[in-house]
Amino acid sequence: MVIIGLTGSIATGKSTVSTMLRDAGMPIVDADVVAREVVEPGTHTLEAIKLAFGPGVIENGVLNRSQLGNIVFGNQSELQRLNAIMQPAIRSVMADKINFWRTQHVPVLILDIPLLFEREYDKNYHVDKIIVVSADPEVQLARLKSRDSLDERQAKNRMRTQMPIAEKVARADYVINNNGDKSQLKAQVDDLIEKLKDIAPEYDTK
Ligand SMILES: CC(C)(COP(=O)(O)OP(=O)(O)OC[C@H]1O[C@@H](n2cnc3c(N)ncnc32)[C@H](O)[C@@H]1O)[C@@H](O)C(=O)NCCC(=O)NCCS
Ligand SMILES: Nc1ncnc2c1ncn2[C@@H]1O[C@H](COP(=O)(O)OP(=O)(O)OP(=O)(O)O)[C@@H](O)[C@H]1O
Repeated sequence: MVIIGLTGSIATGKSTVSTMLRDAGMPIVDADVVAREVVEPGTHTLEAIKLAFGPGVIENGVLNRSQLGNIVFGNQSELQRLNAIMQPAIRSVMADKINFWRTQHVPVLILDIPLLFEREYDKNYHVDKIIVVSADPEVQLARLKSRDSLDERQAKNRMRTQMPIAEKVARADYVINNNGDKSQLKAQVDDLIEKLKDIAPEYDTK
């Protein structure tokens, strides 16, 4: 199984690319989805968050994500506190999902991980190649504000918590430039799929 890490910075377009790869028949393990699963009602991770940040971040047993986001993005020590609770849970579920796909003998698996470099998933998991979805910071800021209804300060605080996109691009095997429209993005993803067929020949026959 060829393992491809898909990353970028916040709102550069990873999920949009991973949806296109899924549509092309590739299984995806998405760390943002896992990060939601591990805080579902009744989980011990949610209980630990309640103990650390107070009952105000839970509403009717459900995590109030925007409230917790407002606490941690812009406050480094609170973010570290959240990371210390969540990262072990995310890692363990990610590993289970990767093992599941291994048992299915799929030729290629995409790991969509926003913090691939920051959390050193590239070193701790076997990742054969890395795709970075890049966008200029002003494009990224505009898309982030619009998608998550954030003001300038909230959006910039979120962007600051991640490694600059230029550093990620420097470490990529494949770079997708997402400054253009979605059809330009799709054309690049189609080209990339052709390249992936070279390193995962069995994928071609599926
Ligand atoms: C703080 C939370 C509740 C805010 O939820 P919200 O629905 O607003 O954002 P969402 O989870 O969709 O994340 C959006 C993006 O924010 C960025 N982001 C999320 N968590 C972090 C973090 N700890 N550090 C830096 N960037 C982060 C990522 O680019 C992610 O794609 C949530 O982001 C969270 O639980 N974060 C901790 C889990 C984590 O590390 N997730 C990243 C998986 S590698
Ligand atoms: N080429 C594009 N043109 C216009 N809008 C786009 C383009 N690519 C992505 N978007 C929009 O920008 C926003 C961010 O994209 P997306 O959610 O795919 O980013 P992401 O990198 O997965 O973000 P996150 O790190 O927060 O998970 C979304 O609203 C998406 O629909």
